[in-house]
Amino acid sequence: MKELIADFPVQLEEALIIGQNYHFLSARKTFSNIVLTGLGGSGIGGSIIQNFLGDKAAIPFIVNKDYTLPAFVGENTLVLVSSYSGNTEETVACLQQALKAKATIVCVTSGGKVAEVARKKKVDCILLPAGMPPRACLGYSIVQVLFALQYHKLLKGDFEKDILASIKLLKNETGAIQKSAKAIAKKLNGKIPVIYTAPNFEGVAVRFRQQINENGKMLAWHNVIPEMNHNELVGWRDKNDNLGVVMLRNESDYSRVQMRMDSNKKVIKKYTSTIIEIFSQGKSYWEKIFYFVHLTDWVSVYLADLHGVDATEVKVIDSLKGELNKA
Ligand SMILES: O=P(O)(O)OC[C@H]1O[C@](O)(CO)[C@@H](O)[C@@H]1O
Repeated sequence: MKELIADFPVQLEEALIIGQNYHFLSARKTFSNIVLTGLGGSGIGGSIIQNFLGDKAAIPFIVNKDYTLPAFVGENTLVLVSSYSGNTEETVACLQQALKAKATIVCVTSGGKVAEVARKKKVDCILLPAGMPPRACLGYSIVQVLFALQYHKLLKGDFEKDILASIKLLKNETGAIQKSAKAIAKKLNGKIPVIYTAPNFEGVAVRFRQQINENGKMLAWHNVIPEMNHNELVGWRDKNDNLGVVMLRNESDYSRVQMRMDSNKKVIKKYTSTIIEIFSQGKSYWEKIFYFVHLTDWVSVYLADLHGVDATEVKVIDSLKGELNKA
């Protein structure tokens, strides 16, 4: 897993080449809505893109992590099917429903049933290099979805320029990122991480939580500010040093969100000795996102080391899939 994380900037470079060389089959049209369907490491890119579009979205962008698509999916929907293996049953079921609904479909996968169905039905399918754990391929999947949105004229601005700047940032900061990830992992070792961030960075907080789960084999939770100021904050009432708070912050966060984070810190400090603030680097949204993703991915594998576990294996998920296959 460490090699794959170390190669993340190279993955982003390769992802740009894959997208630039892909020739879309689907006709451009005016869509009423967009649905990205995908689970875990293949769904989280959708959540991050949903955050990115945020208040700029001209039409609804929905992220679906289930066996069924929303009832509104139809001929005027763009359905983005994201499954690295191409065999995740929930995602395959949604691909079938999208076909039935006559939606425009773009698949992003390395093969499996998704690629097979896409080939048969002659729908767009951007193929990724195979043989890696899906969660290690977030760079590939995010970039291909951005290319699909750009092709269908659903994206403003030059995202490729921002991805190139992100690659440069990650390459320049590699040493510093690993050093600070090690220090953060040491502080979180033996604790339950609690991740807080602003709403437009929730995807990256979820990604961090999922990486702590799958790589570190640990539980963690996340919430966003301001929402958690209306409920969860009240739960900070008893001293609990088993909790380690990580705040993912940006100098560009909305000013009142920044004020809330500073005030929240004062409250939480009374109940746990571990509060870690991480400020993003870079100018564009994508630089900030990829900085956080890369840094927190490193934290998750260092946590695995400290926890004495193999970051790559997910035997419990494999055995669950085995059980479901028998049924
Ligand atoms: O990208 P895929 O192959 O659809 O997998 C989605 C998710 O399912 C898992 O393989 C576990 O079932 C995760 O590791 C992964 O993030």
